[in-house]
Amino acid sequence: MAELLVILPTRAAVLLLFFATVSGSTGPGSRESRGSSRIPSQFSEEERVAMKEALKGAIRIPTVSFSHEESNTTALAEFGEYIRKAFPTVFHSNLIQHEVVGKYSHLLTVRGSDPSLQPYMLMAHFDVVPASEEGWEVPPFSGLEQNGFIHGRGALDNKNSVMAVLQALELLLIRKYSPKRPFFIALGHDEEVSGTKGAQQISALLQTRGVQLAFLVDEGSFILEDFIPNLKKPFAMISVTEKGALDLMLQVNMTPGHSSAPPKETSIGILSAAVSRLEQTPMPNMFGNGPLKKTLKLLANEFSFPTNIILGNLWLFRPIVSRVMERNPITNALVRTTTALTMFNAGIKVNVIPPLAQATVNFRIHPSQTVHEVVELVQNIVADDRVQLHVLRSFEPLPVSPSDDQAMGYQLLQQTIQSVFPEVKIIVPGICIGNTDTRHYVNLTNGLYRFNPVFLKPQDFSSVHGINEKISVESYQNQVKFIFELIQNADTYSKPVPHQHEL
Ligand SMILES: CCCCCCCC/C=C\CCCCCCCC(=O)N[C@@H](CCCCN)C(=O)O
Ligand SMILES: [Zn+2]
Ligand SMILES: [Zn+2]
Repeated sequence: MAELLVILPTRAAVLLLFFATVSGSTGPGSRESRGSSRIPSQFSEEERVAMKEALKGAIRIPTVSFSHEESNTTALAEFGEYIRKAFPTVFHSNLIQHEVVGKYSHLLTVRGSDPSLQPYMLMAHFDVVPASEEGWEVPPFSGLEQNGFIHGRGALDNKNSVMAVLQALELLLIRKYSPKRPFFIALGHDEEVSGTKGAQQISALLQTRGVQLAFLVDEGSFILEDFIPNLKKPFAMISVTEKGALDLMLQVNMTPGHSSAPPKETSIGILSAAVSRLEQTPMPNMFGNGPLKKTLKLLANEFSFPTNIILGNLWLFRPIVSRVMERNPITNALVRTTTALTMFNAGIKVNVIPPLAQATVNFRIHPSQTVHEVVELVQNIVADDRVQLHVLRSFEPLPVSPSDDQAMGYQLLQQTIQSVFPEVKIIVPGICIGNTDTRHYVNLTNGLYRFNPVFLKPQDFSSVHGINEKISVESYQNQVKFIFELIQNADTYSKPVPHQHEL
């Protein structure tokens, strides 16, 4: 009886439900919440062609970030001109204020008719990592369409998002859409080299204006397919946190001399042994901490026996699961701070004992660790005073954003995934193993979500920063549709009625 009482709604809850239903705002998932003025996400053939052509044009502009000091600034400026021409309605709308920040990044402020609604932000970046033509099926900056795919650097990371956001807004404005909820669009020009000139400046500007965001959505995760053996169904992973990072330079100095009478150890030998120890001694497995437990719990039901039982009972099977996850580089990255030896420089001439050897190691820090803890672990593993450690760059893992049924950003993404991709039945919170510009916005919101509404297979993941990056025309059009729906869903969101747990 007591149990029955718990699930019976209180009078107050019944009243709440009633008013919510008659006023047409029962929560994000309901039909009623959509209101009568909703604009259907249907696009003409002409519009579909225009969409893909606009993306191809964007890919053709080589907006490469080479390093913190060097980027193709001519291309970055050209990109600014390009989006103004490609989306004339957006850039001429009196609902929208457009500002160029940090010389090349773009901030669009979209006015809402109900200023009592807290704004949100859609983010993306249009700089790309370098790409030489070697190994590519088509030149990386050609934007060529072949077999239904648009090829080129930035097709997935992340010109697709820049163009999809602007394209969706353009199409909405053409249909006389006027948002209720204000929002921002932030398009960064230096994400690939840290975002300090773009995203960080935009964030500072918004902070001086006293802006607080309900949530933001950036790149960083996808609808994943074939990432987990025996899980054939695709699942959408909305990343609610992001690993930290540490670039550590290890250096050994020795007195140079003639190679005909070498010392017992050279700077190269000492440094090689140190970095080898680092590679051979993985950072501790942190499985069991952070949002991964929830991810696996939600995924558990999708597996057949015995995997469902194992994943559903991590209190018992944690050691097995954590060991299995270590075996694959991607799942390994989810359970620990990773150690990647990425640069090694030493030696000046074949017959000279090298005075200096330097190596750079890129650590991606698990959300349950700190930069300081990782530096201490490195010192203990290297355990050689001749090896100096220099922190080149570092930042802590990002806070975990809410993914419960009161988390507006998460709920809106979930609702929009369900309506645009009805075949995707599984939606889970996750950890972003790469870094995004979201870290520059932690002072503006606790709702930081990373999600690209695009299907991704392991081979597509390898193309990001690799070769033959591409997106299917259909995927891109669905991405536009997704943003088109998301913007409208944000207008009609109201908090779901909380579950009643006690009378
Ligand atoms: C049990 C679940 C299995 C989940 C598998 C996860 C698969 C991972 C899929 C997608 C992750 C994509 C991450 C893409 C975001 C990366 C963006 C990026 O490249 N950022 C750069 C920023 C560099 C900033 C300068 N330091 C980076 O991280 O290097
Ligand atoms: Zn990116
Ligand atoms: Zn990238």
